[in-house]
Amino acid sequence: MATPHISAAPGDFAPDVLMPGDPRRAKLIAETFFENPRLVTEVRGILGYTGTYRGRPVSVLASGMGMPSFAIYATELARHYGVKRIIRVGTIGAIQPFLELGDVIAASAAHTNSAMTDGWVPQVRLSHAPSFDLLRKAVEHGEQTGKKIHVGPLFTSDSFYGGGPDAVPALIELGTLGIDMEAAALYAIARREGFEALMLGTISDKPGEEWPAEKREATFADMVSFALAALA
Ligand SMILES: O=P(O)(O)O[C@H]1O[C@H](CO)[C@@H](O)[C@H]1O
Ligand SMILES: O=c1cc[nH]c(=O)[nH]1
Repeated sequence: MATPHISAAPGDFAPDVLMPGDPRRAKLIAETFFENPRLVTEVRGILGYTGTYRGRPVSVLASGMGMPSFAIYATELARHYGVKRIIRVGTIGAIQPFLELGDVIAASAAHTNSAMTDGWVPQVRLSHAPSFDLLRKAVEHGEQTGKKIHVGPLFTSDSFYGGGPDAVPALIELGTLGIDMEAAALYAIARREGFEALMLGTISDKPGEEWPAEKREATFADMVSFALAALA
């Protein structure tokens, strides 16, 4: 049965789903990597496709931006469509100076200033961490192909434009690689709903340098190859 936010029929999604924020990146991923992609949902312009990759069923569904939007789609995929593994394929703002535009990151943890999971366990601040198996397979893909992947913590921010005390200097000091807006929700919802999760991202901007929207939409091949290898 369709959900309030997804019009796909039961069985329309594969157990493995890639999730970019941007609906047009979802379309490009399906058209570039999938065999026989078909559109399975487009409620609110949030595009979802299912096809195969090297014969295995796989889907892609956009999430929109921010933890609340991501959490809606990830929860509905798990509860209504039986999804077992989700890899977010996002863009990231680098905060460590050694990172370059286009570098691929796997988030070994996601710090956040969101209150989304406050109160899930009274008096406990939860750690938001990936599936070890998916992370290990992504790293192994880098070792086998020679493609670089940085592994470390991200900061999942509730805002794109700041608006409070600047946390970035202390986050840099603590070894945080970059900033996104959904990874902590992915990891938290995965633990609650019982699916495996990994956050992969491509660096789209760093202080003084940024990609335009078209480049952010289209530059994803390395990141998606890591994601598909982790799901193999
Ligand atoms: O490119 P996506 O996957 O949307 O990811 C990043 O880009 C958006 C902000 O521009 C946020 O969603 C952030 O997490
Ligand atoms: O959340 C994000 C994503 C990309 N770049 C940023 O600066 N922030």
